[in-house]
Amino acid sequence: MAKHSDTSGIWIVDDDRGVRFVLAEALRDAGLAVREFGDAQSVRAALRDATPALLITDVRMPGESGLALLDELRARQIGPVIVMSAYTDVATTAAAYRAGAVDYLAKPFDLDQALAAVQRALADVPHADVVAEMPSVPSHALLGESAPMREVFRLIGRVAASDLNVLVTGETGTGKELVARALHEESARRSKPFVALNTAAIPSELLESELFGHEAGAFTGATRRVAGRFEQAEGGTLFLDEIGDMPLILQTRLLRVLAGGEFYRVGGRELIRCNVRIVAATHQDLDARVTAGQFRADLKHRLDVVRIELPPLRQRRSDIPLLAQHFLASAAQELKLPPKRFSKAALKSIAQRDFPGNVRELENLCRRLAVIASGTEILPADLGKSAEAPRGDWTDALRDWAERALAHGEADIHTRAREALDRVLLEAALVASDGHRQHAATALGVGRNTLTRKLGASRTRRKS
Ligand SMILES: Nc1ncnc2c1ncn2[C@@H]1O[C@H](COP(=O)(O)OP(=O)(O)OP(=O)(O)O)[C@@H](O)[C@H]1O
Repeated sequence: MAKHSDTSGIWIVDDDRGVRFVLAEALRDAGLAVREFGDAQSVRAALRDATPALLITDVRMPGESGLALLDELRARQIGPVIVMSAYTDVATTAAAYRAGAVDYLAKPFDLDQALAAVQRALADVPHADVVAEMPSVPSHALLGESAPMREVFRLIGRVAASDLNVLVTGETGTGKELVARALHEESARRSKPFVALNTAAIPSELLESELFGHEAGAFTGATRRVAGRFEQAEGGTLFLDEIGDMPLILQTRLLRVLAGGEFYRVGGRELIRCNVRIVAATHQDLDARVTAGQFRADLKHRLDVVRIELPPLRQRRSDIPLLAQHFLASAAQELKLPPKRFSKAALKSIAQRDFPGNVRELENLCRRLAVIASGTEILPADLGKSAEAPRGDWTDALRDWAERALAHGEADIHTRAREALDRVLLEAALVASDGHRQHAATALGVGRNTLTRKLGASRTRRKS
């Protein structure tokens, strides 16, 4: 993004440091790149090797006036320019417009008014010329300042360099995958691949080949040799998400591979040695699953060498403003939308909210706000529109599920949701009518044939 040094953001010129500071902060909060100048001379000096995408200048300053600067910019076809001044007389205003200003802000102005003027002026300016680069926040950065997150950072720092397997636990959407990536990035394996696999999203009959690959002809449809995730991650890190959902038979296979450090592809005879660090994650209580006989204790011991527990967002509310501002700015950048910022009241209200879907839910809320909130400043009323739909009904759970499945790039989301809907309704109706199909069908408002068909379909799929 070096080209930004040529056309470099928004320049603010004012001899009043206070005005400069407040305006610059507001624009930076909105994700814009800003440079500040105390007089026209220093702008002239800067113009030697850069030009502003937008200039906002005061009129009366010690030395040269803002209007003289405006003349120069117009001569060089640099613009647009917004003029601001405490002098609102017709002569000054008219002179500014005559000199080519696109807007005039009478001081004192409120920040929303200034931001709206900036947005208007930027309508034709390429987005990339004004958006602040965010080098300090790579897309996978794990953000947080709260005490629990600092503890997580400390643990990551301590164990990243070792080759120990790590188990990351925490509710859905708390950032388990980001922790896995951070462990990889901070380790000597960072130049090798980081490969993620969501065990719960892959049908159990395909999971083995997904993990270990297969040879041509290993099963119907296997037309060529395919490398599994273990091979893809060679030398690097393999992130196994939702490990608690792994079928027992595959747990046994995985355990053998972890113990021996080698495996066969499905249908293969060649023994393949592997050097992969495993980071596993689960939102379930793995110990409880071991007690219930659903998870192998010996596999748990292998994976759970170091445990990193991610606290839910409600236990680190002080991170919410930071995260929300980050998500709002990156959504605007990614979706090529005009930058927005939160009002203080809106941020406060967000920080008090419960997010059952944790950071992912907060992120989705911010993305929705970036798209649907109408002004440049997000107010508490905007939150109501997009987020305060009464919680606790089943569509919330469905939305959480869909957002999660979409985030993981899962397949056949609609079909799976419909199947789940049918199954739940059918089971509930059959239970309510003591297994009487006709009564269940009537209660659901469907025909008996439909019920029988759906029942059949749901049974067949569950068997597979
Ligand atoms: N501390 C954080 N800083 C920045 N972004 C975060 C943070 N925690 C989570 N996120 C973002 O929230 C979303 C969910 O995070 P992630 O996928 O890592 O959660 P998870 O715990 O693995 O969820 P699941 O259990 O559903 O797989 C991602 O888009 C991620 O980038």
